[in-house]
Amino acid sequence: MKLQVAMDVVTTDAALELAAKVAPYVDIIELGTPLIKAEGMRAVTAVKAAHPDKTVFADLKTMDAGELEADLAFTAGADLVTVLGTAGDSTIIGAVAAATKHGKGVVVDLIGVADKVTRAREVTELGAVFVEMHAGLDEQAEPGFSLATLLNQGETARVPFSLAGGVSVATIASVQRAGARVAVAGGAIYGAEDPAAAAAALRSPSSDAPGGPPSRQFCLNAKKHPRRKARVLCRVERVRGGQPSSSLASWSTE
Ligand SMILES: O=C(CO)[C@H](O)[C@H](O)COP(=O)(O)O
Repeated sequence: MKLQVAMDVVTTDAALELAAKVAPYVDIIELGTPLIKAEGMRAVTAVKAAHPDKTVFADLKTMDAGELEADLAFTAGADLVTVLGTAGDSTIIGAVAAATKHGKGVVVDLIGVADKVTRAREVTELGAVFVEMHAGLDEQAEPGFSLATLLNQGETARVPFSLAGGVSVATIASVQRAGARVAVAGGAIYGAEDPAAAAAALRSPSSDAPGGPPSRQFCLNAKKHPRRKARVLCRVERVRGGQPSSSLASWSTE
């Protein structure tokens, strides 16, 4: 499982400062929607220039003009952009077209989607690299909010997903057990007194970090997996106590 820091700060300087502290512990650096609204695509370019080895994620939350907005962010240096799951299929298809042109990817954010399982499957068919099972900051503040529903929806959908909704040290193990490809943490990192230490603590010992448990890889060719033509798919299974943990398995192109 990869770790994504969500930088919900509002200046490029603050983002660069935070990214410099946490980069050694994260795989994906997200420019939060407020940052992009405040600073524009220049912030994306600045973060990618400072961290060319990291996946830079522009949380555009696009609702319309999918191809145009995604193209702007990819041209600025983003590797992944978000489109809302509540957007029409044509918006998602447009963003995917821009991603294909740039050799990048689209993540569909399911914030506010009532039936996340069904929409997750639909947008994966449209070409999303993964979906984000997401409870936003306002939803997290509502009485009775619990991450459990999101975890269950991720597990049930059986498509690649990230999970965001106030992920913390207390909950990250459950995110991994649910089979998330990426755990997203914002407030737990940028709100900590020591963001680097907070990111290091979230970097689970069983994640992709060196020192994690042993793994074994299985590959299927296109003949054995006819729905995914012309691609070789591989799955890495982490081995715990001599037994592969299937809930940690994820498919990816080799
Ligand atoms: O996209 C977002 C809000 O819409 C946040 O970046 C996302 O929810 C992660 O932050 P946190 O871990 O604080 O929930």
